[in-house]
Amino acid sequence: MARNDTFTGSPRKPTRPTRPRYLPPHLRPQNAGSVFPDTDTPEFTRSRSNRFNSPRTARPTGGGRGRGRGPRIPVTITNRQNANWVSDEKFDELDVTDDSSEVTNGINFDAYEDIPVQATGENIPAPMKAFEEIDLGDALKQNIKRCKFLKPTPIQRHAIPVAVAGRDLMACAQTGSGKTAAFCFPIIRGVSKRRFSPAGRGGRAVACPLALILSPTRELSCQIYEEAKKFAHGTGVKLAVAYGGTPIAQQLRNLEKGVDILVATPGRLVDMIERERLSLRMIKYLTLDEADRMLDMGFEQQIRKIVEQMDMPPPGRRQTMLFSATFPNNIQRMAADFLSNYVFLAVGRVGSSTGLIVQRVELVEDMAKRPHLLDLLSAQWSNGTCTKVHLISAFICNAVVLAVIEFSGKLEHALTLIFVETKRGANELESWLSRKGFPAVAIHGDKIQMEREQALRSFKSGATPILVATDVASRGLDIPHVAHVINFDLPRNIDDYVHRIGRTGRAGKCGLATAFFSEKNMSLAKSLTELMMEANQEVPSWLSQYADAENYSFSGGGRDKGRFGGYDFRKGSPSRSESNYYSRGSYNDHSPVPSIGDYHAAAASTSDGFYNDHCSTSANADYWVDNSNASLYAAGPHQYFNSYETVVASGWE
Ligand SMILES: Nc1ncnc2c1ncn2[C@@H]1O[C@H](COP(=O)(O)OP(=O)(O)OP(=O)(O)O)[C@@H](O)[C@H]1O
Repeated sequence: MARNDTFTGSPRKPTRPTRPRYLPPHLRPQNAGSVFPDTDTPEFTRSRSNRFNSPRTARPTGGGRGRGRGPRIPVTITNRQNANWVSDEKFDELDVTDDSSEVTNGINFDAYEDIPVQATGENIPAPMKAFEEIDLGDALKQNIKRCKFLKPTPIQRHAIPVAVAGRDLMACAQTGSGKTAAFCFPIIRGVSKRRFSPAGRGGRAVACPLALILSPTRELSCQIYEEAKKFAHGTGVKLAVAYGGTPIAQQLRNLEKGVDILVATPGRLVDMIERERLSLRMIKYLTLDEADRMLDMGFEQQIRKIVEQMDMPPPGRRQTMLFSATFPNNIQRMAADFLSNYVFLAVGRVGSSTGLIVQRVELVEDMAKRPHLLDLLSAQWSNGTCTKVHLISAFICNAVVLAVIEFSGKLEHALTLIFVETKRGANELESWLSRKGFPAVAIHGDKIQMEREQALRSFKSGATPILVATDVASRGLDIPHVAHVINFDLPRNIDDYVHRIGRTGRAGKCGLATAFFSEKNMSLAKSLTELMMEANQEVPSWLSQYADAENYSFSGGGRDKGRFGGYDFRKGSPSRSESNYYSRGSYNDHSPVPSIGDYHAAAASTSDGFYNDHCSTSANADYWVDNSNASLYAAGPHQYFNSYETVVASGWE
């Protein structure tokens, strides 16, 4: 069905006659010529020569926060008064989405079996095969069952025993692979065993949680809090969440009721500590989710302040766990300051994307991005990857659409997430899409928190099936049914790209990621090519050419060795190696191990979920080969220069 009929019901101009009809990449015949400009044209040659002259984005400095401090009487809040605390909410009232049931009912978690794992450190506890093997306590085990987590994902299999043994941990695992539960379960178990609480008194009080989980955005903190709450149900463990953009009073009142596990964004946390309403002196468990982000330029100062300059016990007297899908070496080095005798765990390749995501890159000039997007969305529509809810939205505009709902059985709740570079760009694209009949909503750091939450709710529910976002939505958010991530503007570094596309292809599902590559993105050509090759994705020849040109410009710098390696910067030999862990594997491909060099040749395909037969996913092409070669992939401290180009964090929280 044509876009015009679908969304607005109003007559529209036909597609410009000069442009060939758009065919999305996954529908094109294998050797079809590009409908986009030839990269050898003078325009492209000219723009390529200027590609290194573009100004870098200035790094914002960490912002201070206003606070109304008055005299406080420090009093320790305790949970003794809550010793027999029972959750007010019944489990069924908690936000247990049916997504988890889909995961276990419809998704083959066995597909995760062969994912390569690297563990380094001393005396590494053996991985578990089932949740039952570890003493997690009856209530938590019950909750795990209720959430239909029938078996642990690889990161959970390896990280939970390490964490339960009390060891510090630096863990890297691909997006959507279950890291949240991997740190939540041991914390809930540990806290429920330790709960004690010095007596609380009336009046102003200082809350002393036992565990602190820090994350970079408000939305992610809320999500972790909700997830942890489900699993803490009936354990007696009290949780609270603290994040900026909302009045602090209610959050302080919640702290006063007693808190064992606090999930927080750094800014609001510092505010609470400086108001003397919160103390970290009792912290036994510290987790940094999206740890590389938290230690990157935007947050590092604040994190150091929290972890090193307030009253938190030092490494060794607390257990520290760092989690992310990406972990550049320079950040690993920095992170080591926070850890004591830690285990390094890499499940899959550090910084790699999951093979569950089909990645496409389109060469699009900046001026052509909008019409191109419109074509893409229209094609998506006519290909049946729109949502039912989308259709219902469309129906509101146009009664004709109802017929489609009735005869189309394959339409599912597919959502599209579009990333742009700037907040203004997000607003503009949101209104433009809406004007064109595509219901869209935007989220970025300049929106007030209520708007951000509303936008996310509307997107999640499918009421507005397109979300236009800045990087504020790039990390951690677990939104079911995101079938397509479009990088309308590519990010400045490859790690951000990995996190962005990781909003789809989660928990064993397939996803599609389309990137609009323009001349501004030349510096990303090499790392993008490498990433796509590692994930056995089809790399367009023009992109390879740009990547080669980039290599040449950097005097043969070649690949950032180690950038994608599952590599512990301490370079110690793994003390545990499981033969198949160092072999090639992926969530979807159990085929034999290829040799180094032909890793991109083999591709397996699977079809599942949203994209029907187009969802061809491929092997991860891990080629660690063996431990002795690990150093091959070691990066020097400065090789990961891109991390310093990141558009950083002001407004991220
Ligand atoms: N063992 C399990 N069984 C079934 N579902 C699971 C299991 N572990 C996690 N999940 C589900 O998988 C989804 C992704 O998990 P999660 O958000 O923790 O991923 P992540 O690794 O933290 O991703 P990101 O890197 O994007 O932050 C969630 O919906 C979660 O409920």
